Amino acid sequence: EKGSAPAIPVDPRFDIAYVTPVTIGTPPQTLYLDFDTGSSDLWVFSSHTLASQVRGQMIYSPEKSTTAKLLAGHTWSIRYGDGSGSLGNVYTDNFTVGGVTVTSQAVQTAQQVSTSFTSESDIHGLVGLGFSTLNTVYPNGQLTFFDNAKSQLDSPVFTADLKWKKEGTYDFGFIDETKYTGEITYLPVQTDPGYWTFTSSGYAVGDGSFNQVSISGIADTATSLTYLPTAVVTSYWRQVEGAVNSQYYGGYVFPCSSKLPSFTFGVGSANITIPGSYINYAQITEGSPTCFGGLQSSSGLGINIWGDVALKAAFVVFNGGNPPTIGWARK
Ligand SMILES: CC[C@H](C)[C@H](NC(=O)[C@@H](NC[C@H](O)[C@@H](N)CC(C)C)C(C)C)C(=O)N[C@@H](Cc1ccccc1)C(=O)OC
Repeated sequence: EKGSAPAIPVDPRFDIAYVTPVTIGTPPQTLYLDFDTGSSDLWVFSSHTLASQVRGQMIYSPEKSTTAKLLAGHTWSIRYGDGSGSLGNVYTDNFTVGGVTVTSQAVQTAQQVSTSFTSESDIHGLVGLGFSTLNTVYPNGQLTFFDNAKSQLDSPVFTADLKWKKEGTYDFGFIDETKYTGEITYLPVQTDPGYWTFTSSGYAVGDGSFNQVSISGIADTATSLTYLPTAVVTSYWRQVEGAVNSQYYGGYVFPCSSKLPSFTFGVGSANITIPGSYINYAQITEGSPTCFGGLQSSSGLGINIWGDVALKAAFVVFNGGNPPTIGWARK
């Protein structure tokens, strides 16, 4: 079995996130969810979510699904690195994405969500694609959609082909050779504590020399920007006239008229180049001549994150085989 589903940018002006249509229950209820390799909970806005915290999102109503079953006595509560979070109850129900159906997927219904989720009406929940060890359901952790679907997929993989301000795809169970150029370079994955953690072999700024340095970080499809060590980020923004690390804006800002250098990162003996245009993330406010950078320091996070700004420059294979590996190809 294999499937393919679109990854639709939430805001055409800048790629805050990407959502993918899924159906849950019988008869099928359609929601648009944010597929997140940086966490492992599948949670949705629901008929249980506090009305004051719902603002236009589509919701899942288990009481309208003949195949929904309450997972009695189970709750969940999650906190993300950006400080956002949500919590609630758990059902199992039929879950389909791109034609791949899992019949008793744990679907976590939100009772409460934090303000950043309420304010993003185009994101109706998340599908965690990290390792199931990170799942927050208590007392028994639940499996991700990918872990449940793996045995029925032609190959135990999913791929991310995210695009800059355009619709990309998530594929399940197969690798589409038409989506990349050259070879895929596979790297080992550290699965503890449960992210897709890999080590990059270094970086270059623009057409500058390559700096051989190991950078351990996670591939996170639901983090908009890319957060790397301060030394790396400083050497990048030093090349941009007028760039400053603003306490006020919480990161590097620069004149929107700047022509940004590209950023190349090593994957084994190969490399991926992020075009400078991807690193011009957004104006700090509508119409401002000052823009916010898509490459920021990870020093406050305690973890390096290869988020959408990096992922959309590549074709990425999340191989759930034994052992798991992560594959990178140019496109
Ligand atoms: C189970 C919790 C999941 C796995 C959570 N994952 C994350 O926060 C990772 N992914 C973050 C998500 O991709 C987030 N950007 C989704 C959007 C829609 C809110 C970060 C680290 C890149 C996490 O690690 N939370 C930390 C909190 C944290 C993380 C990083 C820095 C600071 C604080 C925690 O609570 O771990 C138990």
